[in-house]
Amino acid sequence: MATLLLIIIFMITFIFYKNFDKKRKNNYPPGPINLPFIGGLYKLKLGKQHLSLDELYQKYGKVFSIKFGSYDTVILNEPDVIIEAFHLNSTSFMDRMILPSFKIVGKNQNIGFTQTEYWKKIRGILNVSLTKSKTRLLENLFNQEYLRFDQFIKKQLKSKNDSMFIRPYLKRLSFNIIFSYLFNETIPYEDELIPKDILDFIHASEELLVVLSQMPSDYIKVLRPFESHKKLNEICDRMSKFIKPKVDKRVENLDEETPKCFIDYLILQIRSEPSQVIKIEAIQYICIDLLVGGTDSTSSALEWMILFLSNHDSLQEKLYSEICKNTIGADDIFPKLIEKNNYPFFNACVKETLRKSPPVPLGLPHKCSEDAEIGGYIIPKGTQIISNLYSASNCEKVFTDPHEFNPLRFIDISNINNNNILSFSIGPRICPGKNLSEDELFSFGTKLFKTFKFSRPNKNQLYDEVAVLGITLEPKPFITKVSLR
Ligand code: HEM
Repeated sequence: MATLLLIIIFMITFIFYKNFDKKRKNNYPPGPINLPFIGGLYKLKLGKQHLSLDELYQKYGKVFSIKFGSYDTVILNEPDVIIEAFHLNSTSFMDRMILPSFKIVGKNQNIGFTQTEYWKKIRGILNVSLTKSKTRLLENLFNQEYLRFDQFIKKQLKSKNDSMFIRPYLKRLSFNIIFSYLFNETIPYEDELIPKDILDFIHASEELLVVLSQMPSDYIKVLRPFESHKKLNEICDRMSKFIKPKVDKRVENLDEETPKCFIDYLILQIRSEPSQVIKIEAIQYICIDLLVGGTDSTSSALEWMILFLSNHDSLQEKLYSEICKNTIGADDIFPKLIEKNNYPFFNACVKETLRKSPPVPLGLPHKCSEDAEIGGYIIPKGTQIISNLYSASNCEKVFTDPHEFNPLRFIDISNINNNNILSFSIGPRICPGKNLSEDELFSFGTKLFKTFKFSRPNKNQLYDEVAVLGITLEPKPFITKVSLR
């Protein structure tokens, strides 16, 4: 028995090194030793995967390889190689790596977890619907939602509750934008007033991201026979139970002449699509894409901005002066989206926040659809590609003192690397919510910092700026002291 075991171990090791050597000779990118079954996953620390990959980047360079379980994976770590792959060679790199759990979530019908012709069609429909609905709805929607948020925070301040964990309220603000954008509905800020079915949907969407990020059988194929996906299926059912009736209602009551929300535009766009490849049924999966993709990412950026500007009080004052200078008059005059260019310092703060703490630090996995060459290395067809946006935007070759929060780096026009911010990725697969999210950050950020001052309860202690990878790249939970300007 022991001999048999030894022979098996020897054979596995032999096959593994044979493959390893063959690839190296073919100019495959370098990387750490991969073990049988788990590959190089032992190198990634849970909750700190971005930091583990950053360490490997420092050791192996801007293009390195590692196996995620059975999947050959290449990690791109600097802006130039990400641009080279996703933008300059986009036809070879636009496909998504579809893992087993992605199929359960997207049912081969959503945006994030589909590819080739279906994805091109659905992404086209999404882009048109976003543009058509956006111009009519956005600014009003932001103003109304901010007002509700503002009233809630002021109520907290009146009840002498000026030190708060602001994350849940920022999440609700961001959720409400997508929710009303999709369905013309919003939820209250008070926990006890939120209807149970919506609360359950929110919890399910948070659980979804956690479960997806911790699904070993996605990569380790030998575990698949033992994986029932019970939890994932249950989460998807809970989400669908909430979304589907809402979509059905909009389909039934649609007034084609006066579409009222994004879903109405989406229905019209799908109906007008001559090939009829996309079915109305796909709308519920698109909604889940947008609600899940659009809530925590944007709220995490706002939360980071509050944290950084509380650690850098003088920058917060500079920001406040810029907003006041541009909105002289009444207290309740707020910047409009078309005036964005009048706020160079504010825009620089947003860019710097997204640079230093990209909310989706490792993007979503792509797949190389044909043999290609990136950064001088050969990447074989079928390889999984991860864009390490965290390392790319904290890269010393591109940004001086990258770990310092310094918005001024984006004001200095002599800095030729100003545009290398890839937090939303790049190429055809670029985040479709980029414009919406940037508008949201401008609209809410300027209003928030005009109305409130954020500070640290303990003046002698700075907030920890090291990020943890939870649902998004989040700060460690912190209490902020809020006062009225
Ligand atoms: C600060 C906010 C946000 C950041 C940093 C962010 C970042 C990203 C990144 C890095 C990707 C992966 C792109 C790739 O595969 O190369 C992505 C994809 C995606 N994002 Fe966002 N996102 C944000 C907000 C939003 C919003 C507001 C929405 C919805 C309205 C959204 C919906 C999506 C969807 C549906 C995808 C999948 C796209 C596809 O596969 O074609 N995101 N996002």
